[in-house]
Amino acid sequence: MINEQQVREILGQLEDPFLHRTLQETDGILNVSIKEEKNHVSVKIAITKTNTPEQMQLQMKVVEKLKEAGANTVGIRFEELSKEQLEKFRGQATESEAQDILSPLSKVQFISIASGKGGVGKSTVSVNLAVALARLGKKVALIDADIYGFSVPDMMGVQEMPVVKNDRIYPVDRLGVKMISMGFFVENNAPIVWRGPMLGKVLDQFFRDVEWGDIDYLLLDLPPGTGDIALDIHQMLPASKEIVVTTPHPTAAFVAARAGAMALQTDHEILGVVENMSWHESKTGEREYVFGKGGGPKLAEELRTELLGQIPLGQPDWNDEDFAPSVYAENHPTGQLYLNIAQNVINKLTK
Ligand SMILES: Nc1ncnc2c1ncn2[C@@H]1O[C@H](COP(=O)(O)OP(=O)(O)OP(=O)(O)O)[C@@H](O)[C@H]1O
Repeated sequence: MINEQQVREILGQLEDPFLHRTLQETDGILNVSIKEEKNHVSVKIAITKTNTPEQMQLQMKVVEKLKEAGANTVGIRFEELSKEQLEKFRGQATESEAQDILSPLSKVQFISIASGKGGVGKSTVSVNLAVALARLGKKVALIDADIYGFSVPDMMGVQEMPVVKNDRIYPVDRLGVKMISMGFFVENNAPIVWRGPMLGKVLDQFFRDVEWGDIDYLLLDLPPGTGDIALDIHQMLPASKEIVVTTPHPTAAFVAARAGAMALQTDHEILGVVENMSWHESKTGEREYVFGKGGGPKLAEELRTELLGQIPLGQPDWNDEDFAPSVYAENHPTGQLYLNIAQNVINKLTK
């Protein structure tokens, strides 16, 4: 007959698969109860991330170890470690853990930018939000993961390729943003690998091989839509906050709601909605609602989140040599709107 003390000792030696610290160190054994007449042990365990393959592996190990020690049957419930507990370990992270942006101990905040369909301005919003966050003094990186069409380098006016040295990829620094496009590393758009487990490996490797340095925010321009590839990418991202971009037409917002639903389904918290192409301002200052009206607020309501901002139609008017075709200058009215959105995002993330 196994007793509670023995169960705690056995489980205490197993590791949280994400933190690589023992369950004893993480205080991850929340509850142990034993039904003596049936020799049944039930335990409640906290780990960094539930509903994952890693949880399954740990589950099998727990059952194996407890049965070896004499339990007849084992019941396990998992829950996630609290934010406070994670924060505590973040303070104790080793240098290599803190630099591994995929480690739960990394301080890097992932922000994914998604849309229900193509052409609504997701990449434009990603680029301008990244630049605005940098203008507000944040250390920002941007990954162009829109594998249907890599547009970020052109939008930012990037001419050069990233440097690869000693198997490390050094991002291009542009307008204060460290930028990498997956398109830099793809020949003929090779779409085959962009599926399922292969995609997971590519993304994982990609995240680890880039020399990010010290960053606060990592923005990801996701593929548009709610198809298989978008879903695959969602599932492979580490804990990420998500911004959904829509145009103001109610039908567009309806399609964007599906992207929001996918974010929630993959456990990504929605940070808010950006409505793009909201209106066209005439020379006399009147607003024309060329693409309809109301989509952004409606979507925000539906996703129970906030409308982070509305961006009107209009081109950035860069005319100097340092040309970034899709980036609004800081003193452009739309540049100011992006600063507001960026401030809004910072406030929400530091709450
Ligand atoms: N507010 C705006 N005013 C005028 N043009 C805009 C605005 N936002 C985006 N555009 C233009 O609309 C086109 C589509 O934008 P963008 O590439 O950002 O969309 P997307 O949603 O990322 O599309 P995809 O995912 O298909 O690449 C681009 O030519 C872009 O310059």
